[in-house]
Amino acid sequence: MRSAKLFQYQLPMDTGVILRSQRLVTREGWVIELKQDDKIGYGEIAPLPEFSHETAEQAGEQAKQLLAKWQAGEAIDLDSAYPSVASGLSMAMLELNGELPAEGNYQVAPLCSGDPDELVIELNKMPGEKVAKIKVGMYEAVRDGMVANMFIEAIPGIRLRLDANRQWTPLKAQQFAKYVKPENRAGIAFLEEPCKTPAESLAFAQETGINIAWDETVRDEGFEVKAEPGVVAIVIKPTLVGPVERCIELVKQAHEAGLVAVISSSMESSLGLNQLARFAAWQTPDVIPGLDTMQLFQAQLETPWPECSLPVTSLNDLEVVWQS
Ligand SMILES: O=C(O)CCC(=O)c1ccccc1C(=O)O
Ligand SMILES: [Mg+2]
Repeated sequence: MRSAKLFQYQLPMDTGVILRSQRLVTREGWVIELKQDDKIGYGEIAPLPEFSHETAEQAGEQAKQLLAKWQAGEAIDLDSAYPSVASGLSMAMLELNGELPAEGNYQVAPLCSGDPDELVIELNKMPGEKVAKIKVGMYEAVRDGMVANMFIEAIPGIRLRLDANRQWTPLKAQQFAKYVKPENRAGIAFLEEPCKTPAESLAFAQETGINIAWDETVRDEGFEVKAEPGVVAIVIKPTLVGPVERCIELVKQAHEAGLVAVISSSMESSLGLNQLARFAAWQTPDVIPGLDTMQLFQAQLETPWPECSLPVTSLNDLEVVWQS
């Protein structure tokens, strides 16, 4: 016996969360609940504005159709579903089948979204491997270079992850590199997507000796995981990639190519974020995932995130928009 439910959620965001060109005031999405005999599985479907091509409304409509098929025991082609829907549905099936281990990796790479001095204090208190993520490319490249130097000099052993989100022209990227002292470059674990095109980013890595990682490029049509000079990692955002099986395949291919795979958030609620922490502990046990996005919310959903004091909305308080 199978049954399914679709919940709709809206969670308030912290003020000042900007996605590319728009402010994100409310995070909107769906949670699916699958039940079979005495087993249960959850999955979150939350297209990210400016990143996903589908809207929340389109994803919700498709989710209802696919849940009806699942309930009837019909075949579902996840590869032709929207990535956010394929992601949430496949995660729910994984959990239902007992294949998603319970233990999570909650040791995240702190995201510097405000005052760099506060992050320095936090990192100095952090036990074990010190990893932090800083967005660059939003202000002057020179300032970004100075911020990188400051972190590397203030925190012994730091491994910085920088993310330019394809913002720089080759010239701007060069200006950044020029300001990062040569002896500090090894403190940069990687710089995600420095330039507008992958070819420019590859040239940057080879010219500067600064390692890079693919994030947007992983979702480009025809992307293949391969070892290339200067490339050390790929970032996997399951909500944007699609079926969880595809994410597992990407992790496997990355490891075979000698690359690091980093599981990362697309600003899922605490429910989805917890599942990503579990997925990361399972698939990439030696790597700190990029999941420090709970701080961007004003509320949690159902499953609390460790040490997070934000109020928790329960699934029981949400509207069930569809059930079978
Ligand atoms: O990867 C991380 O550490 C945090 C997540 C993150 O940076 C992000 C979250 C949502 C959308 C885009 C991005 C990004 O990598 O630019
Ligand atoms: Mg990125």
